[in-house]
Amino acid sequence: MSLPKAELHLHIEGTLEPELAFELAARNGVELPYADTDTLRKAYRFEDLQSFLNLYYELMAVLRTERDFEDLANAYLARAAAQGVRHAEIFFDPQAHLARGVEMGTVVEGLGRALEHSQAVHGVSTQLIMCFLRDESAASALETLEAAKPYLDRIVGVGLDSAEVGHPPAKFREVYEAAAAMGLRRVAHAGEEGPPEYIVEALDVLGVERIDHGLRCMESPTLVERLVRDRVPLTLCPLSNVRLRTVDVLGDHPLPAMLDAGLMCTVNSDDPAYFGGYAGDNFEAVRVALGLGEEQLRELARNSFLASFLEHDEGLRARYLAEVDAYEF
Ligand SMILES: Nc1ncnc2[nH]cnc12
Ligand SMILES: [Zn+2]
Repeated sequence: MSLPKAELHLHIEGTLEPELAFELAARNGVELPYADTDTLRKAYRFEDLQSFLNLYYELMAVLRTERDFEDLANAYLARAAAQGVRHAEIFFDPQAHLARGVEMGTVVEGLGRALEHSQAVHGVSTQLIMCFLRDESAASALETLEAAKPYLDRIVGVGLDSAEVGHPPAKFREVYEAAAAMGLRRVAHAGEEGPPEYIVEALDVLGVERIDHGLRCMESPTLVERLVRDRVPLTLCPLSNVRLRTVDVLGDHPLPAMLDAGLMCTVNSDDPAYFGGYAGDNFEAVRVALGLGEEQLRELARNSFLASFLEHDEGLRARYLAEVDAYEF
């Protein structure tokens, strides 16, 4: 669906399509344990978040040079633009690369090469959000923030991702305090597989401005009341939820109930190469499976721009919002 939208929950490493994975593997002399792209695609059947993360981290082995990260980002931006994405706030996972001997500079400079021309080439404005892996230590997150210091002019904020259960947000209090002191915006995955209490902790202890996923807030009426009152944006990823079995089928997704409750929902793709669709595909899927009407879809698109970190260019935000209002379905 080409409705203009901002994508606020997108892991750039999760945009690695099998074809590009094999191309980069050949270019870098990396052996992949899959015969071809069809065999690899067959591995895209997940039991839960962890079973996906295992493949997600394994395939990152093909990303080695600045050019690899540039090609990855350009491929995503072209696909996103074709699906109505006007603005993308892009997550990356530096620890997963540092652990393989790929330096912070390689990742940020490589992504930066694509991002700096994105508005001109793809018509998509962009920001970068650096995520900490919550199943790594708090000390490692602090080291990662330190390693990012030379690149802070390119990074708008920090996030928290990877295996959620057993890794509550409070573990990262110190690094989020340090990030805030550096002027970075704060978001965190919470309530994807983890309980509503993790959402509360992300707000109270980490001071996040948006919750990534946040699906399980629906188990706590008092939390829903708070999120509605404070207009806390939730970056939902419907196709991801089905593939990772957080919801059984898309028709059971709580998005309509969340909108009815007054929650500030947005729709995003998470790891589109793995979950069967980019941002526009997610909009189209919820339209069909959940029967969302034009005004609900427009509300989701408006929310995406209102929740985006576009404070440095309110004119651009206003232009995007006007495009949403003028869109004809
Ligand atoms: N959906 C997700 N949840 C947690 N960590 C992730 N890393 C990439 N995708 C993720
Ligand atoms: Zn995610």
